[in-house]
Amino acid sequence: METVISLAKVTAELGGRPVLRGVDLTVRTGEAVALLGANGSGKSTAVRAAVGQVPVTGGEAALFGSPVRRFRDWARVGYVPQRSTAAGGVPATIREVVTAGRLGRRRLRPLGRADRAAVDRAIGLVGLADRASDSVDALSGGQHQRVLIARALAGEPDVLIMDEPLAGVDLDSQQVLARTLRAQLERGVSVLLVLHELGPLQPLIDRAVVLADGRVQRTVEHPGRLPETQTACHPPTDPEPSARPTLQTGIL
Ligand SMILES: Nc1ncnc2c1ncn2[C@@H]1O[C@H](COP(=O)(O)OP(=O)(O)OP(=O)(O)O)[C@@H](O)[C@H]1O
Repeated sequence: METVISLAKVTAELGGRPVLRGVDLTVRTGEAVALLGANGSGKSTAVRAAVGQVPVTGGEAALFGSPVRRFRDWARVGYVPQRSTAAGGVPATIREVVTAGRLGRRRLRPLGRADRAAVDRAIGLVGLADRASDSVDALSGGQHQRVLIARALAGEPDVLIMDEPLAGVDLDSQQVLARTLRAQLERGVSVLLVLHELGPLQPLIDRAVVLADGRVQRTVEHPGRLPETQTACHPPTDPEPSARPTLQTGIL
């Protein structure tokens, strides 16, 4: 199985402070990996290092076997950053924003029928087909999030990297995302998600990696197959495990 995303002993600093302190993370073809951890533990920085948006001060970040600093095949990567909006101050419809996600695949050709079909498919997958001609300015926060997910899907990438895709998204939309990701995984797409809780995505996750203070605190293989007590995020010696949050339900 090809290694799609690899962080090997990655360190990174922001504002002069160490934020990643030797993070190891591997996502292989067709795997879904969740990055969990408390606020400020370094999850977003880790995924931003994986896509070359944060410089790595030690160790190595690689995509599809190439060091990120030399990686050029960005059409293979669909990235949904945290808490961004699809509206850049310029009025645009949902279809226009999602079409932008197709540009990397298109190269210098004009948009063809296959491109338009991929855009419509992506909009349909996130349940916004009836709103495709609406301005993104008129959308709620959760609907914005869905547009950004559709934009990433439209490029038919080989890996989807999503930073908190469930944030501000209602339960129905979370289920839509779970179904969408399942279909992508079945096609062999790899998925890396930053999450606060696994929620409806739990059955899809092959590996949950918990960060604490810029380090990997623990890794749980197939968290969906474990009873909740075994995925609890507390040391085994903790006298009151039931009072602590778990991977399944807790805010980590
Ligand atoms: N631009 C920045 N300049 C300085 N420090 C930063 C910057 N961005 C993030 N940090 C710090 O880096 C640490 C890790 O931040 P990061 O956003 O990676 O955490 P996170 O685990 O994704 O948190 P959350 O769950 O709140 O999104 C935090 O202490 C944060 O304050």
